[in-house]
Amino acid sequence: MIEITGLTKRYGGKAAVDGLTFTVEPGRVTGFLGPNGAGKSTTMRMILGLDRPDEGRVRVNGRGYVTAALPMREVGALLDARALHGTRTARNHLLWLAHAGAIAESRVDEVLRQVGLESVARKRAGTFSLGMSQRLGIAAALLGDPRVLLFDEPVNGLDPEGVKWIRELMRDLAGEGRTVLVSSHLMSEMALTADHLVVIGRGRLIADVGMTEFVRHSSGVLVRADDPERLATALTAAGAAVEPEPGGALAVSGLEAGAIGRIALDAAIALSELTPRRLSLEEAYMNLTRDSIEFEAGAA
Ligand SMILES: Nc1ncnc2c1ncn2[C@@H]1O[C@H](COP(=O)(O)OP(=O)(O)OP(=O)(O)O)[C@@H](O)[C@H]1O
Repeated sequence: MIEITGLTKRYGGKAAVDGLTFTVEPGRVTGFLGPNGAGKSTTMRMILGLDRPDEGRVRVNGRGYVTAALPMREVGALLDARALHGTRTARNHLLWLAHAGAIAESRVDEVLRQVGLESVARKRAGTFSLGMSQRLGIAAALLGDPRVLLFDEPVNGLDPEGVKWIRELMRDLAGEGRTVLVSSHLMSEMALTADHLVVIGRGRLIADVGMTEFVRHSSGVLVRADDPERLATALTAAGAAVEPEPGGALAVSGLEAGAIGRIALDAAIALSELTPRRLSLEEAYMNLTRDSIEFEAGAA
């Protein structure tokens, strides 16, 4: 489990991470989403003790990661797949890490097999494609058989087969009861992988929500009524979320069209439109993060 409380990191005068609080539970894949520059990598570096928070704290399995006696057995991480000595072979790179982390050499061949790099184990890592480097980075993360795993944008540069492989690996790792946090700036990637979503923008928490709930909230009903204000009050009282739309319509989520129709009937409000609509997950995510996009293409 990873517990993050009031985490803040400033560079110059600017907060890259701003009062973040959330928990990453074991046994499920948690997608860590946010637009470019949202603060995902900075948060991951602080979880690993590679950056020091200005405020707040991180606890991994109940304690500060930097205080762990054998950190590679506690947490495995893929931050930057290219961050390795290109002149070492894949196997020697992992052997070197195993020695540094007091991990049995036999694990090296096990993880090479697990990530499908056995046949190139004696090739120099510097000659690897990005996809192969990602696999080697994942092998390094798995080396200590840790209970907690962090992957920063692991599918960048992978072909569809590699993407599918990573997705299945993460699901398997979570299925074994491990804590898995994986960052991405694309909702489409997370839709098939994550059980839970933590969404941030400009360093702040935007949503901490189960995937099923996120999907439920991304669908809604468009309603036009002769008395939208009174209908909005009645629907809100029934537990729906109601947002005004341009032209006097209401966007309603949390209630099915049939239930909305009955509430309108009971309140003697005439409806001129009742249209169920379903946003794609990508659209729902864009709506959530619209206000926190740092760099946006100007309108043509
Ligand atoms: N070492 C640093 N020095 C100064 N600013 C930094 C440093 N590291 C990160 N930042 C700034 O902090 C903010 C958050 O960056 P971070 O890399 O954590 O975002 P991210 O969500 O991982 O983005 P991306 O998806 O682009 O990798 C950005 O505005 C970035 O420019």
